[in-house]
Amino acid sequence: MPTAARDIPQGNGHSDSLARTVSNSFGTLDLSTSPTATFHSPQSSYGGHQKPSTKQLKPFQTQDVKVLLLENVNKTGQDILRKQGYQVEALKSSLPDDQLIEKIRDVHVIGIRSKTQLRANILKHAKNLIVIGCFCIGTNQVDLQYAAENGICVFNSPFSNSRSVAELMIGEIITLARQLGDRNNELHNGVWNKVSAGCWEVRGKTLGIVGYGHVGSQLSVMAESMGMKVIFYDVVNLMSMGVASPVHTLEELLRQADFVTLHVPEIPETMNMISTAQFDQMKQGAYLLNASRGSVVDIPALIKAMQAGKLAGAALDVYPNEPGGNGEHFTNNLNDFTEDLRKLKNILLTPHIGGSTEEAQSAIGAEVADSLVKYVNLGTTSGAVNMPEVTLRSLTMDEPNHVRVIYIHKNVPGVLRRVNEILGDHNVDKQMTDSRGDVAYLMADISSVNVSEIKDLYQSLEDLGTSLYTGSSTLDGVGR
Ligand SMILES: NC(=O)C1=CN([C@@H]2O[C@H](COP(=O)(O)OP(=O)(O)OC[C@H]3O[C@@H](n4cnc5c(N)ncnc54)[C@H](O)[C@@H]3O)[C@@H](O)[C@H]2O)C=CC1
Ligand SMILES: O=C(O)C(=O)COP(=O)(O)O
Repeated sequence: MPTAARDIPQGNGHSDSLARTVSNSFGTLDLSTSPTATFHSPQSSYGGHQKPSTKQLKPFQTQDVKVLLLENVNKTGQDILRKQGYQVEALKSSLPDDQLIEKIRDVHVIGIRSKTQLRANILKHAKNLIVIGCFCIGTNQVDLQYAAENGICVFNSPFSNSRSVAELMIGEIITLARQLGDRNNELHNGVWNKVSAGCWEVRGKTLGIVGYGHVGSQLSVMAESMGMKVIFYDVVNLMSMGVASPVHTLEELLRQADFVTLHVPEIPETMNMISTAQFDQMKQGAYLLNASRGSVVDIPALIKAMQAGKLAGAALDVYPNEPGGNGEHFTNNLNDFTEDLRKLKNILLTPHIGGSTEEAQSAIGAEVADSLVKYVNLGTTSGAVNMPEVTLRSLTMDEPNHVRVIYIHKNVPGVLRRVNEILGDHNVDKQMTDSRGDVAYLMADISSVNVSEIKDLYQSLEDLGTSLYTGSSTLDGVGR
């Protein structure tokens, strides 16, 4: 594929057809038209990283945009992307690193879920990548900083599966309290075992929620409606739902709760946040539920607490290492404690299905795919998790000779002045810039630009060179 600057189409005919292509291809998005888009990353160095060569995206025809979707991204999302005319390859599983590296070399857009790890060792091969869509809530699987420093925008879906996770937790709380998993297994094996010892109502019991965000707060409301007393612990001060009470420390929560449920993100502070010391602080016969990330619980310590009878039950939906796709085995090959875990009584082991409902997956598919389309076609970063959020009213067919410039750059003094000196040769109709840490994002719509001048514009922006971050992208559009 030719570089951005070289591939600028000449003449009105092409621009007309381009504008129509993009305009007509917006399906679920209410965009009257869109600029043609050219993302482009000038060479520069950042923090010693090997800089990817110039990104080569030329969606003057949206058919040029290559999209790789992994981990069975919902059809709703796939359809939105296909409707744009993008080339979409959708796979049901994640990929081993070597295959991922091969595939990621070419694509402009990648969509993943919680399994695929996009760290610097993978992203450094992604020479054309401009955007990552996490079709899930968590973004811990992506090196967000590295992505930003390389001009790669990252989107997720912040709450579309929260309700599904919270409902699963309600189901599991009752299932654990009544030992339903064991009774169900026994009867499937032909064993009648009618017991009441160690089986409880949940009414009047205390639920301790660790992490009172989207999932935790939904769960709070539902648990109270079942007559549970809810306490929660969060590192930020949050409004209580219903009559739930905040506690000041994790230890306070662990000492009071009959059921402890974890809904924190995977960050350094939450790694193994529940380990031997925390199990010791829990009530005798309490239950632990984890649907956050596998690294949050020290699972060998959990196994010991279960074997010692300290805990009456547990539910795990997430594990430090998870299989790449359906049909793969859940054995000690993945985590060396797996066999011991599988032998425990009253433990619910689910294959990371907290967010796996038709409703959640369809909503996530639509939300993330829409974000990707708006970014690829318009440069809009609203909702991005690693970039400043920048948007402008989109160009319309009524605005001829306009170009949208997207310039992601190192947030250092003087860059904007120099960029505006370059843009100032034209009429800057509207402009927005914002920064997030070391990365700044500029969007400008300039008019009275001849198609033939765009190449020089790119070159001038690229020539700012060393003052830019590794990733610097421009998007320009010509609507005639
Ligand atoms: N099992 C599954 O399928 C799913 C798992 N998840 C996981 O659940 C996590 C939570 O999801 P949401 O509620 O949507 O996230 P959220 O971001 O809305 O809430 C997380 C809460 O945890 C709090 N927190 C952070 N560090 C903490 C700490 N050290 N101690 C106590 N609280 C802390 C935050 O302040 C925030 O209020 C996600 O990050 C994701 O990893 C999310 C959806 C589906
Ligand atoms: O949304 C999340 O963070 C989840 O953990 C769900 O992940 P999944 O889409 O099922 O791989």
